[in-house]
Amino acid sequence: SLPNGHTAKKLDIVVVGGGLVGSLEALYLAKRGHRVRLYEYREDIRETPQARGRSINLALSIRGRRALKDVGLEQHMIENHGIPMVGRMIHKLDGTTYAIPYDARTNQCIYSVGRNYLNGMLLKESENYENVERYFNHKLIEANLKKGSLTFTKTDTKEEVKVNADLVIGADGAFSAVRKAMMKQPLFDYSQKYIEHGYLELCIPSNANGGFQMPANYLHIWPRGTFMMIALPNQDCSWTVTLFMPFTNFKKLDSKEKLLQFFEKYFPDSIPLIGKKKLIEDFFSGSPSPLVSVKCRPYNVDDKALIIGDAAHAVVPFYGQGMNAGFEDCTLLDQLMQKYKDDLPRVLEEFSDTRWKDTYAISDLAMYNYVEMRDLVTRPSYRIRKAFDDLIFWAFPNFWVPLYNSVTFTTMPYSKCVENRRWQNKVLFSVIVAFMIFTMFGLFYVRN
Ligand SMILES: Cc1cc2nc3c(=O)[nH]c(=O)nc-3n(C[C@H](O)[C@H](O)[C@H](O)COP(=O)(O)OP(=O)(O)OC[C@H]3O[C@@H](n4cnc5c(N)ncnc54)[C@H](O)[C@@H]3O)c2cc1C
Ligand SMILES: COc1ccc2c(c1)CN(c1nc(C(=O)N(C)c3cc(Cl)c(F)cc3C(=O)O)c(Cl)s1)C2
Repeated sequence: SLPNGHTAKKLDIVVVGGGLVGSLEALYLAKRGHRVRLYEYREDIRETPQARGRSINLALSIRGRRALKDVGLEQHMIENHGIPMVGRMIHKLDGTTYAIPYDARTNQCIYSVGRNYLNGMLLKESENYENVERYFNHKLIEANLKKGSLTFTKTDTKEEVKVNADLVIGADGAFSAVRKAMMKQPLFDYSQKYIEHGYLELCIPSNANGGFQMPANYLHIWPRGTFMMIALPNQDCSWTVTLFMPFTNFKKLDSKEKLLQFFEKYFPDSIPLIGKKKLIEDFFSGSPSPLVSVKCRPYNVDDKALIIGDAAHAVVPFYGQGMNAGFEDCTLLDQLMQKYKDDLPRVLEEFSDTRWKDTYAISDLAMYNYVEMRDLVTRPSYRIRKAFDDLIFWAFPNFWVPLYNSVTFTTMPYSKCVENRRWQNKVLFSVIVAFMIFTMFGLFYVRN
């Protein structure tokens, strides 16, 4: 085998899906010297004009940064593109705002990055490897995973293309065709859940002299109980605003007047920022998109196929971890390939056996947040708990890492983050009970 621990055996790998996770995975595999063919349904996003103001963005945190670092792109993304968000900026109904820092102790932050920019960067980087070939406008329609044989149709000419590979990696998103083929395998567990909320993207444009209209280094939230709005900053000083609301509520807003009344009532401070005309245009030009949560396992078929990213674990976005979790899949897969020298049967089996506990955990955490977060940040109990968490975290930083910090600012396995939280809840509960008993005895003693 080669000095750097790579096997002499070079694999012929097909990655289905050239989105964020598929294009990152292609880089990891290329660095290991394998032959990679990346097939993407859509056209090359670097050639499509960026729809103005529709630059959809995402929160990049430590797990995703670690993967970008492995492929040499972290510094570029952090220094040239990502916008640091040091905390949440909560917008109250009366239009006043207050900030809650992510980590007052060490000033850690997360970054807002443009989805298409990041995807384009990953695809561009793959052009530095002559062992990566990119095929756009190719839709996977048939897969015999046991044999590693795939059939694509070219979306422009409709012709069929047959492809064979030693390994097929499905990074084709929440509605994955590779996962669909996997579902025919015996002992394949699968569940999905559409939540009652949909989401719609709006845009807060930059101001007259091209600057930000709101404090730039924050993730802005308008928590309103059963619905909420969230805004992340873009490089062009605009904001991508995402309104999360039950589909039934969206349906009720079926006229300009009703829409404006709704925003006057619930998001008054956002109207001058978005602009009434743009609000009406953007709101009625699209329709709310659904949000699905997918859990499944195992992620492999023998040593022939593997699914990663949203194809393996689509989560609701209420933790900002979907892409970070998919990027973490790629990091862990690479560590296993290094550990077992690309011996696929062992790599894929251990990936499936170990990864599902963590993806199920983050899926449950995101779903819990969905239920809690819309008003969690406004609830006194949340803020008391957070103050308590931050106090103990400050006092014993290596002993008590609050849940949000461990998920977002450490690479602790998601399942371990949840385990910690359970243990912390027990400790907190017993401290409160002890405190109450102590107070009762104290009062009783004083009275007599
Ligand atoms: C509203 C919202 C907000 C979010 N915010 C965040 C955030 O702040 N932070 C975060 O980390 N994550 C966030 N996410 C999650 C994140 O968008 C996903 O986790 C991430 O895009 C998953 O990447 P992926 O490559 O696995 O799948 P996708 O990005 O869906 O890419 C799949 C690719 O496969 C292609 N494809 C699909 N089917 C086929 C086929 N049959 N043949 C060929 N190609 C195919 C698609 O064209 C696509 O390019 C958010 C998601 C939503 C919906
Ligand atoms: C582009 O569309 C979207 C949609 C949702 C999200 C993101 C981008 C990015 N998101 C992040 N969430 C956390 C987090 O840990 N929690 C608990 C939060 C959860 C919610 Cl729902 C929220 F509104 C704030 C926080 C917060 O803490 O700021 C981060 Cl840290 S980043 C959610």
